Amino acid sequence: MAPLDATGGAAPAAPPLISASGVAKRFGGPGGTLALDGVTLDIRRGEFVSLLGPSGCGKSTFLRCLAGLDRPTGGRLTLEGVPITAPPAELGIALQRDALLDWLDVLDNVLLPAEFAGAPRARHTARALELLRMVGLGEFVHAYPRTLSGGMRQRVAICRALLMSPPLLLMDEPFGALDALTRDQLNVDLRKLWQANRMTVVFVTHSIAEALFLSTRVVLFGPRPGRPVDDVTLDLPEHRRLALRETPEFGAYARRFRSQFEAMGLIRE
Ligand SMILES: Nc1ncnc2c1ncn2[C@@H]1O[C@H](COP(=O)(O)OP(=O)(O)OP(=O)(O)O)[C@@H](O)[C@H]1O
Repeated sequence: MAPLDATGGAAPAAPPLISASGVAKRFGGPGGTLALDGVTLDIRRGEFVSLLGPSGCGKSTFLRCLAGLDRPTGGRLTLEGVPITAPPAELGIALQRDALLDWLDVLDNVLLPAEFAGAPRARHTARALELLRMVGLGEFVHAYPRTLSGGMRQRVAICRALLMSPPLLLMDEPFGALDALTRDQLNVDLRKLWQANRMTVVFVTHSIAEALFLSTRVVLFGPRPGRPVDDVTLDLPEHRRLALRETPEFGAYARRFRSQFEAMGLIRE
């Protein structure tokens, strides 16, 4: 039931932060590759939404459109009701390649967004150190990227993306290149960071387990041209430990998505 406001009427639902309506993207002009078609999706503030789907279904393309790095060729895509035509001012972004600058130490890499914003670094140093501590890099603040493992580098990239407390964080397979153990650890770290900061996250992944562990909601895209074919708000505990993956509730969600991958012919046994 909708909550009642002070006058006893139904309180209006908060407008979505992101709204996609019939979004399409065709590369290469008429006759070119239709990557997305008919993407209709609202994302509310504070949600952690994973976009799950087969390779080539347009997940990254949709994320790039959200980031203002690419433009839809059809439909309407808005942030706070305004069409996205350029990268939003307050956006955090993390990609599969961490793009750290090798000549800066860990702390300076994390402080880069402050530098770009022309903000005094002293004002952001405490937050940078706190983020690094939260992801277990408190002793590596003066290390250089070349001396770090892939997982450590990716943690630095995530801290950098979060430095300015962006209300929106877009992540495209940020852990795709990592070994399974490191990926588990980063899932735990990212979930903690989300709980502490409550930013809106849109996270692209191929991994059902990763999507379920991290998210408040999972949107499944079908094969190209991609569009949502399932959309589930998860009823899972707020505080998540890796053992959650062994619970019946988690298993039931995982089966739901796996069977849809099977129905798409993407898993054969
Ligand atoms: N710049 C581009 N020019 C032409 N075609 C493109 C371009 N970018 C993506 N595509 C095509 O659009 C489709 C969707 O690609 P996209 O990278 O968005 O998929 P994805 O779901 O993120 O895949 P993956 O999970 O493998 O990264 C693919 O067929 C791809 O070849």
